[in-house]
Amino acid sequence: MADEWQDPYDFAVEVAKIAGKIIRRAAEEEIKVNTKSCTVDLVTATDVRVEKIIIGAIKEKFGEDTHCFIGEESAAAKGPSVLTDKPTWIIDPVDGTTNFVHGFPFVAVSIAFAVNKELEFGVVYSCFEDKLYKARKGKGAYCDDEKIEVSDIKDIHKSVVISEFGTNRNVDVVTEICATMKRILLIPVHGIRGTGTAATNMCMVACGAVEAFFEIGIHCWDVAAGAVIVQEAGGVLLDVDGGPFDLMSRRMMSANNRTIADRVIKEIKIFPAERDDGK
Ligand SMILES: O=P(O)(O)O[C@H]1[C@H](O)[C@@H](O)[C@H](O)[C@@H](O)[C@@H]1O
Ligand SMILES: [Mg+2]
Repeated sequence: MADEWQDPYDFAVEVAKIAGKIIRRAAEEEIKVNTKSCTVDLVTATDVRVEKIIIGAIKEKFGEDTHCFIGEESAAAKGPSVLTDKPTWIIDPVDGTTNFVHGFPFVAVSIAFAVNKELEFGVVYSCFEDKLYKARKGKGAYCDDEKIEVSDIKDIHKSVVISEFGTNRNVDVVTEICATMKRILLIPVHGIRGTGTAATNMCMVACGAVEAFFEIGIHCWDVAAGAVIVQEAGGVLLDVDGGPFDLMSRRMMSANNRTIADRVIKEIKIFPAERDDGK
């Protein structure tokens, strides 16, 4: 049987690189910043423009009506992001918008593709580093065409963990996040890191630079592409309570193996986050 999704996969790689070039160029000009859910949840004219370009290119290539889209910048206008069985592109045009605004050089284009509610592939282009991460279900994960694998560390004391503070500034939430970070530091782990983009963080797990990355409050477009990349690199993808990963739950734990994941999970205090699909 012909490989039905190879063409969309190749196209996603092509489009991510084009988008990254646009982002790099936009970073040299004046950046127009607006806010979304709160004063620290930033969006720029580039986020909106790049999403339109990506979706426009996909529609032109594969037809207007055959594919569905969940895109960060068009999501609010559409209401809850419901994943159906139809081929669906899940797009974060600029993952790491705060980084982009401040010139902190970790910004990624994240493009994932799901069919029958299952992720088929993910592409993450870290555009200032010029590194392209990609994975297709069952076919391994790659960075710039080199196969990548998670680290084999099982001893939590020899691990590095990534987490992020996110954009929620509710005092109780911030207190819980800080307390969780403190508990993880005191395990002790070698260190806690964060690139400011969930997509890139997941690629750090996938290529063995860190052992785990978890976050509560991320959205499906932040983690959909990374989810395929981590799993295809041999890692595990879970809910922050250790249960099965749910793309719409806004909770995600990715790790090199179950031992590391379970140890970090022990220290996580879960706080509520409204689901992406409104359920
Ligand atoms: O909004 P962008 O930059 O697409 O996504 C980021 C979130 O805003 C931030 O809260 C989160 O910590 C980060 O991991 C995510 O990529
Ligand atoms: Mg994002």
